[in-house]
Amino acid sequence: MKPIKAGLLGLGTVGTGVVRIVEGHQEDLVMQTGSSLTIEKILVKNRSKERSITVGPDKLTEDPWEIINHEEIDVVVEVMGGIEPARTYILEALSRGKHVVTANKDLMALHGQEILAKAAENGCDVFYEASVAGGIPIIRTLVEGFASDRITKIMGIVNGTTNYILTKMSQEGASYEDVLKEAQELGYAEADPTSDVEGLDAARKMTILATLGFNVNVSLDDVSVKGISSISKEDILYAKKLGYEVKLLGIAERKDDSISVTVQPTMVNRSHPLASVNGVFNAVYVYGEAVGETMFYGPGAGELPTATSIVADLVAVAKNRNLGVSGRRVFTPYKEKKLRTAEQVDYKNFMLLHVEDEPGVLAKIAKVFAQHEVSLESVLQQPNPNNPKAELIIITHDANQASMTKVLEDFQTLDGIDRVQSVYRVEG
Ligand SMILES: NC(=O)C1=CN([C@@H]2O[C@H](COP(=O)(O)OP(=O)(O)OC[C@H]3O[C@@H](n4cnc5c(N)ncnc54)[C@H](OP(=O)(O)O)[C@@H]3O)[C@@H](O)[C@H]2O)C=CC1
Ligand SMILES: N[C@@H](CC=O)C(=O)O
Ligand code: NA
Repeated sequence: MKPIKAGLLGLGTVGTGVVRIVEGHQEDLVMQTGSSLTIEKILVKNRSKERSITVGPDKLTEDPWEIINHEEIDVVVEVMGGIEPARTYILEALSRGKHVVTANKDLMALHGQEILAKAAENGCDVFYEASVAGGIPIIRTLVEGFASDRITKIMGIVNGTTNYILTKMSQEGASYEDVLKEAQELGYAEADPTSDVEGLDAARKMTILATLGFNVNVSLDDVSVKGISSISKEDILYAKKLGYEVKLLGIAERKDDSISVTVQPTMVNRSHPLASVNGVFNAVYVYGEAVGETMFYGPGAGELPTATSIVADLVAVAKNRNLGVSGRRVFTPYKEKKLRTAEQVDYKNFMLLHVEDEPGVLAKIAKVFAQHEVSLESVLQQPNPNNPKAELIIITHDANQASMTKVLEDFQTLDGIDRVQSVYRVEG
């Protein structure tokens, strides 16, 4: 069979892993596809930068058109990141009949439909397994493995950087800033780590998962997002004491054909499998009406795990080309989008209040919950010798979030409440 020739856009953390795996696993790749896989050219910003792998100097280029216009390149692997110029390069490559493999969730979340349409127009494949949960083959699982089922819930720890930070804060009492720096040095964080810690990276990934899982065209604006930057060590300690772990959880749910997608710090009951997903590991929990509970676990970021997904996509491109079925993998979100806003969703809440330690306060608090029809699962007063106020921990039953907003509004002026320290969604 004809060899498959790839051009790489980017030679950073992920690009370097792709080169290593293509070189290291060549024999198996040939056996699986019937074609050898070669990397012809690699686009970088700076050719003279020192690299951790040896690449022939004639392979590196600073000119993207050397790859996009290259007559022999069959597939362009985009691992440079960002929206532009990556979007333009991908669209130009597709219009020249080149297949595309990308790790770019920013781009797929915002412009996925445009890119997939251009691919269909030109009979090309676009694969993006590495864009969600790095080394976990979750996209293939949703599109192929669950094709026979109706998915009702997807819960994901889909950002490695924040899970690494939360794990180190919980297990070692480490400071937020120190661990973020470590995650950046390990190559887990985005070029601008704000998108990791503020939940945007997870929101982009949840946009992709919800679109594929529910067959609905979910857009990034449909996702309600809160990151981890305001989580205190105290919150994490309280969670632990009560049997929970704090995780940045993406939750996509479908109820009566309307969907909601949220990303927020969540207290996960230690008995739930997502609670023990630590460090840079990711996990995606999928509930299907027929199959019930499933969970997929693995490294969510890092050089070789992410590159594994990219090279698996290259194998898919090679197999399709060799079988003459390129561009036939059609995915069209065929269901009408009916959204429930964050306010319309029901879930359990954890609340930590600092209150006056005097008779009648608890009764007033209970009355506010009752007025807004929020029922309580447990109330606990924690002694804290360093705090003159009483610390009250309340866990609600599933509560409508519009009602919870009203409860919080009333608490702002309620006599006896000093402050609401924190509120978290509770799962498991
Ligand atoms: N890191 C990870 O663990 C994961 C990353 N991803 C995604 O993979 C993609 C790549 O990430 P990562 O490898 O970490 O990124 P890096 O920042 O490590 O690497 C980016 C590479 O692209 C090159 N590059 C960037 N912009 C340009 C440009 N305008 N023109 C030419 N070359 C350019 C850089 O060149 P130079 O080397 O000269 O600076 C560098 O080689 C991103 O979309 C990211 O979100 C997905 C899953 C996991
Ligand atoms: N910055 C991302 C990289 C993978 O997508 C993460 O931390 O998960
Ligand atoms: Na993946």
